Amino acid sequence: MTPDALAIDNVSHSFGRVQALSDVSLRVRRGGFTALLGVNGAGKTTLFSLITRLYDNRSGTIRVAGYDLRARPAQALARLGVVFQTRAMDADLSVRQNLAYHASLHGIPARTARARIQHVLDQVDLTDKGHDRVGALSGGQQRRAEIARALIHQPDILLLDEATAGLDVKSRAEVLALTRRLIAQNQVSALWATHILDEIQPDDDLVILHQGRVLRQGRADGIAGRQGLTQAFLDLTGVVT
Ligand SMILES: Nc1ncnc2c1ncn2[C@@H]1O[C@H](COP(=O)(O)OP(=O)(O)OP(=O)(O)O)[C@@H](O)[C@H]1O
Repeated sequence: MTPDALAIDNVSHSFGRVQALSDVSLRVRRGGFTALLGVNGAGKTTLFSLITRLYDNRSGTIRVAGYDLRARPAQALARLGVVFQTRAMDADLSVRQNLAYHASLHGIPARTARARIQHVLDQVDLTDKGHDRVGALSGGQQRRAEIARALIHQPDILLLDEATAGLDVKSRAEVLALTRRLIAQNQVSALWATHILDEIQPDDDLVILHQGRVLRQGRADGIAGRQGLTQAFLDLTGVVT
């Protein structure tokens, strides 16, 4: 059986006395789009920091494409592409220079890298922007360049932490549509962390995280029921985004 793109079981994490995550378990199907919905402080960034090994995971298990993050960190991290909330590209360099740098970090030979760079630029609709300075791109184009960077080593799963933060409505829609298109084309799977209910579609897999706990997990329309997602979210958490 093909392993899930991401399988998290019974993961907890605390910062001193602050319990940021409590016994979190979730799945991202291979080729699936999973929305991780939670208000500020729900624990999304902490979870991403554990998956990317910025923080050491001391309880439970995290598997990326079947590789246990603790037992086989190099293999697990090689299957992971990450789009952080903060910018990961050098604004003074061109998009291509940034991508070449990240390709070399992943040990991709220069010749292979050149073909890959063209491919990922095409994937994110930045075919003609490769020689532009990152700092000269619009906010939405910069986000798409970040996605290209995350795709350069051909990961199984993308983690996107509030990837539309700070973008205008049009750019937000473009970044989300691009991510969904990559999934539809079977290029990758995605865990999409957000606090924006409008970004979730009825047939998405949805995980509702609140105060460090998974409150619900399943298809969004199943969780929404007849009352709709906003009301369901309010009933579950006691807050509205
Ligand atoms: N480095 C830290 N030290 C202490 N507490 C922290 C630290 N990082 C996060 N926390 C706390 O852990 C909890 C989860 O925070 P986290 O940043 O993971 O939530 P989030 O859902 O990503 O929110 P946001 O969208 O604001 O980033 C919060 O109570 C937060 O205050």
